[in-house]
Amino acid sequence: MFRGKVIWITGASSGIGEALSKALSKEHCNLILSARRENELKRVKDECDNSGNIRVLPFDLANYQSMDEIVSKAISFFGKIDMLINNGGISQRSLIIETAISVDKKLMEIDYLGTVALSKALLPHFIENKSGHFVTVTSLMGKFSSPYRSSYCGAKHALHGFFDALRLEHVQDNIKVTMICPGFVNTNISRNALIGDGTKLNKQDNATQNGLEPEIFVERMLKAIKKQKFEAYIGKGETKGIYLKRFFPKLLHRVILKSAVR
Ligand SMILES: NC(=O)c1ccc[n+]([C@@H]2O[C@H](COP(=O)([O-])OP(=O)(O)OC[C@H]3O[C@@H](n4cnc5c(N)ncnc54)[C@H](O)[C@@H]3O)[C@@H](O)[C@H]2O)c1
Repeated sequence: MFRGKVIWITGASSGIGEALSKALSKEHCNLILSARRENELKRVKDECDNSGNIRVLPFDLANYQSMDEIVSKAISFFGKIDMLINNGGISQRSLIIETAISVDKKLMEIDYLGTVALSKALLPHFIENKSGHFVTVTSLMGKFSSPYRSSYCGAKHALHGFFDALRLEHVQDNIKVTMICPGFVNTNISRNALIGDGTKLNKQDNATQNGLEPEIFVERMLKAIKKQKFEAYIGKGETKGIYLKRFFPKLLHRVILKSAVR
């Protein structure tokens, strides 16, 4: 499925995006790697197989007003894009009462508006080609919520609203949408998470550290993409929350109250 395709990955400089880049580089496809730090993207590229078929395109998802220019650049590398993997993002760890509204805004700008603006800028290309696949990495926190993550849950839930609509509007254009909802994955996500005053948590939390290794997560993610699943929930026991939310929401509420850690 991936052979010969042009696949654009955001958040490729670390964690899930880095593991994904390395796994896909073995699949004989052409890759475009994006995140903010060019040096880190070049490092990932150099550590990939077939690095001749890889381009780096640094940009900041928070600059969501300038996505047309970024998309034109991306298309110019290989003449087309087949798949955009919207993986870049940040998290948050703080109670609502101690979280500045500027933190909610930042999460919405990076996780929601940046991803939506990039996808909207690429959409005409997919429509013209009568083909394209948007893969968006949200979170189990995009399907149900937990304390200390209100801004993150808001932004990730919103992505489901947007991409479910996109999937419905573009069936006739053969455009696919796959939403990937990770549980805990052992990456830098909690270190980079914002606390209430907008500074970084700078600490690895236990749940994240004990989560799936990015390479294992990515294996499962690629299977879900190949099957063109609408949604995939990938993690350990925490994925049970999806079914509790649907069938026993009050039980889920009690479970999360008991188990939520800061
Ligand atoms: N690790 C987990 O437990 C977990 C759980 C659920 C969802 N996720 C999601 O997985 C995705 C990848 O995160 P990760 O776990 O690999 O974390 P990570 O911090 O290791 O990687 C995040 C990536 O996003 C990029 N990024 C952050 N802000 C950006 C910006 N303003 N502009 C451009 N790029 C930016 C970073 O540079 C990095 O490449 C995120 O969307 C995250 O919300 C992770």
